[in-house]
Amino acid sequence: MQLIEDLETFLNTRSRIKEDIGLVPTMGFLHEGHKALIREARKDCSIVIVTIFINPTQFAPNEDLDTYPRNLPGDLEICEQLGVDYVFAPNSFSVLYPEGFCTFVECKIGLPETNPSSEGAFRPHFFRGVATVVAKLFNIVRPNKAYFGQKDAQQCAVIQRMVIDLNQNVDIVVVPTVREKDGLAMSSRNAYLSVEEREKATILYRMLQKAKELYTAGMLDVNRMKEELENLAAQVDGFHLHYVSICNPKTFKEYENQIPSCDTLVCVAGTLGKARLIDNILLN
Ligand SMILES: Nc1ncnc2c1ncn2[C@@H]1O[C@H](COP(=O)(O)OP(=O)(O)OP(=O)(O)O)[C@@H](O)[C@H]1O
Ligand SMILES: CC(C)(CO)[C@@H](O)C(=O)[O-]
Ligand code: BAL
Repeated sequence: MQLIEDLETFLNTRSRIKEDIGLVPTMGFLHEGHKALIREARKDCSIVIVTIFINPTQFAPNEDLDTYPRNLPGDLEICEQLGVDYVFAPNSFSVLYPEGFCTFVECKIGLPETNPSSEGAFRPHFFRGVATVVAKLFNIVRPNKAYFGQKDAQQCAVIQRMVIDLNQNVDIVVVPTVREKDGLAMSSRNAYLSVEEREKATILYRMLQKAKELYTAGMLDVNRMKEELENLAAQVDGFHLHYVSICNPKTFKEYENQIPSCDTLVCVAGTLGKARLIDNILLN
């Protein structure tokens, strides 16, 4: 496995690769969720490239860019064990954002106009940063396939739309969410949780299970379902619910009245202490 930290070396190396490439973009601090993405890529592709880059353009000034968990030596060990061929981990922000950088990619999926309770609405800067850096990584790496986690459902929808709209020749593979035994979705930011908060963090999964239960019992009223889930969240001291959204998994447009018979995604997000957590479930 080779670690590459600058653009010139990466581009030189890339120009010599003729086999098919699977790309796994990450922000590091790798866990079982990331490992599932890497394993899928390893199964499908001759060459696996993992990128590790904490992308500043997707963080708002009040967010955790400076404190985001990091562990490059640990990440390299995991990549080595999983048979990754190259890790591209730019050693400064300027590798991807040189002075004068001012071109961004903006996708309109799930912006507040169509979904006032979504990641796009709560983190208005976010998908512009994500789409921009992923487009850059696609241009630099030129992968055949790229792997993303279902945990970040709206991110998957944005990237799937972006490759269509910008004619990027990359197959997007969405990998199911990997969970802890008690249902909590694995996430680098789980590292922020205290022991007490960690116990409470199952609330997101419990809300999603409740949604499934209510739907199976015949509840089709969007607002009643939201209310039930919000009531459950309110029982957990210290959990600040940001939203419950019941929407289309591709367009992220919110359903307003009735849950349709297919294409229904329930997304939840909230904070516990310093950790902002998200999760989702497909109802039908
Ligand atoms: N539990 C998980 N199951 C499957 N994929 C995951 C999981 N957690 C993260 N991923 C995916 O791994 C990729 C890299 O994500 P990232 O490095 O931001 O980790 P993260 O755990 O999502 O971090 P954060 O705590 O910032 O949300 C993304 O495509 C993301 O969806
Ligand atoms: C896709 C990504 C690596 C872009 O920075 C990031 O948003 C993530 O880790 O999910
Ligand atoms: N996995 C999403 C990255 C972020 O929240 O910034």
